Amino acid sequence: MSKPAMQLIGLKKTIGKKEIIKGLDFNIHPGEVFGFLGPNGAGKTTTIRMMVGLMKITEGDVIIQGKSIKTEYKEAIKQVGAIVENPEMYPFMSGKKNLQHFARMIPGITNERIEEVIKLVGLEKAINEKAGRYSLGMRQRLGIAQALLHRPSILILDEPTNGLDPSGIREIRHYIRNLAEQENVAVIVSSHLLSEIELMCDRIGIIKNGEIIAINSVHDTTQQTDLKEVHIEVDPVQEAKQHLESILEKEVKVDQSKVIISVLREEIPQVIKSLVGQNYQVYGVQVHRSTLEDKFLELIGENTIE
Ligand SMILES: Nc1ncnc2c1ncn2[C@@H]1O[C@H](COP(=O)(O)OP(=O)(O)OP(=O)(O)O)[C@@H](O)[C@H]1O
Repeated sequence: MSKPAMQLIGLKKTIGKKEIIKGLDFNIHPGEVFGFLGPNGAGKTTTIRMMVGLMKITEGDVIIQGKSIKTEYKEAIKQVGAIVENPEMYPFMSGKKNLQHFARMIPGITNERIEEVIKLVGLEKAINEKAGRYSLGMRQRLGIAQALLHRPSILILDEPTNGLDPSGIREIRHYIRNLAEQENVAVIVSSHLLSEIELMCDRIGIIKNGEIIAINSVHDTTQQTDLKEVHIEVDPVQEAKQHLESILEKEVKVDQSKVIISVLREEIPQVIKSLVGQNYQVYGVQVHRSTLEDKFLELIGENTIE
């Protein structure tokens, strides 16, 4: 596996007596989109602020391309592009003028690089319009272009989908995936809504109360979402449970007069046939989709995350 673009090592933050971040350890790799997911107040912004040197680290470290943000700040931060608060824009200037303005503050940014970042975020058509006329999604993309000017190897976006409509989210998703794939940039996106980031991420780390409680590869978990939760009203229910456990070779739950199983869609007819074949009385079958969202809610142990 490639050398990590960023490493979090026992990262902690204490404010007053409160331990807000309780020791985070994980790596992010070049070309990967990493989702940092958690309910409001979980500690995402605090972690991101430490990653980019905006907040002092209480204990542990953040290593960016081998350089410590604590002891080699200048070298480390060169590798980072970030939008932590709303991107600063001059509304009366065109998108391009905004980029040129920011480029002047960074040594060595050429006009070619400006054109390149405009293409990377798909703003070619609108780049000469005033930024004040941009939609929220376009403003976000201009912010990303700005963060990419100095060719960072890691891009950190705090809640980039916040407030965007579905088409805005789709566009951001498309350009973020492009960046990771074409430029080999490692991207970290934070969010409190799984549905907004699951399609753009390779892995998702779930944070709750300042701790990582799970890191899932989205590709694996998406396969699991093909599993359906099936509720079957059947009599006698306890015997049916035992029968299903023996054929499915896994535990089957019972809820009053129903058994609840988790199977692939194509397995459902077999299961029903088997029950009927064994003379169980089947009164009804309901199929529920088990989504990653359910899994997320289960993991964070709440019914609602907003
Ligand atoms: N300066 C501070 N002093 C005391 N507590 C703080 C301070 N900053 C943040 N916190 C607390 O730390 C916890 C984590 O906050 P943080 O903003 O990092 O969460 P978050 O996951 O980014 O949530 P959100 O999406 O709401 O910003 C919260 O409980 C918050 O109240």
